[in-house]
Amino acid sequence: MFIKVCGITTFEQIEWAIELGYSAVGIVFHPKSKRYVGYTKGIKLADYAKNKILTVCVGIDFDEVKDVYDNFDYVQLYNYRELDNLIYGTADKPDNEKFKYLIFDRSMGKGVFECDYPEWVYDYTDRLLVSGGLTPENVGNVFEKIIPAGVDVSSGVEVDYGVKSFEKMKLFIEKIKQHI
Ligand SMILES: O=C(O)c1ccccc1N[C@@H]1O[C@H](COP(=O)(O)O)[C@@H](O)[C@H]1O
Repeated sequence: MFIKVCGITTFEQIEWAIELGYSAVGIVFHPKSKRYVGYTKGIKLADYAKNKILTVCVGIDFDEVKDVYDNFDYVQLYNYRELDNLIYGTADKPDNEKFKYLIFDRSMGKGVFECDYPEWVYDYTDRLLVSGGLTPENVGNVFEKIIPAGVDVSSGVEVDYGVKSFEKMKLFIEKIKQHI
C-alpha cells in the first residue's frame, strides 16, 4: 500500500517517515497553504529525501510547482495537467484518465473527514489514494468502505500546521497495517 504523509516541513520529519515505513513524503508549494515551505527549502527537503523515500510536490495549479517539479518523483495537482508522474487530486469524477494516481480529496489540508465515497470512485481502486481528514482514529473506517491503492495524511498527524508528531505518524501507520 502507498502511504503518503503530506505537508512535511523539516528533515527530521523525513527521517521519521523513512523510519516508520511510509512510502512517500509530500511538500506543499501552494502559497496560501499554512504548510508552504517556499522553493529553496522545498528543494533542500526533496534533495535530502532523494533515493530514501519517494517525494511528491503538491500544488493546486502546475504554475505553483513548475520551478521545482523536476526535483520530485511525483507531482500532485488539483487542476489537471498532463504529466507522466501526475497524482491528480479531485473530489469529482475525472474527465481525463491519464494519471499515475487519483487522489480523492475533499479536504486539501483542512482536515475534513467524510467516509462515504461516490460510486465512480470504486472504478479506480487500483490507482486510488484516499485522503481528507484521515487520523489514526478514523483511518480504519476507510478500509471498511473501500480498499484503495493508498492513503494520504496531513493534518491528522500534526500538532500544529506543518508540525508533525512522531507518535501520531507511528499510530497512523500501525492502524493501517492492522487492515492490510
Ligand atoms: O496541506 C495543504 O495545505 C494543502 C494545500 C493545498 C492542496 C493540498 C493540500 N494538502 C493535501 O490535502 C490532503 C488532505 O489533507 P488533510 O489530511 O485533510 O489535512 C493532504 O494529504 C495533502 O495531500
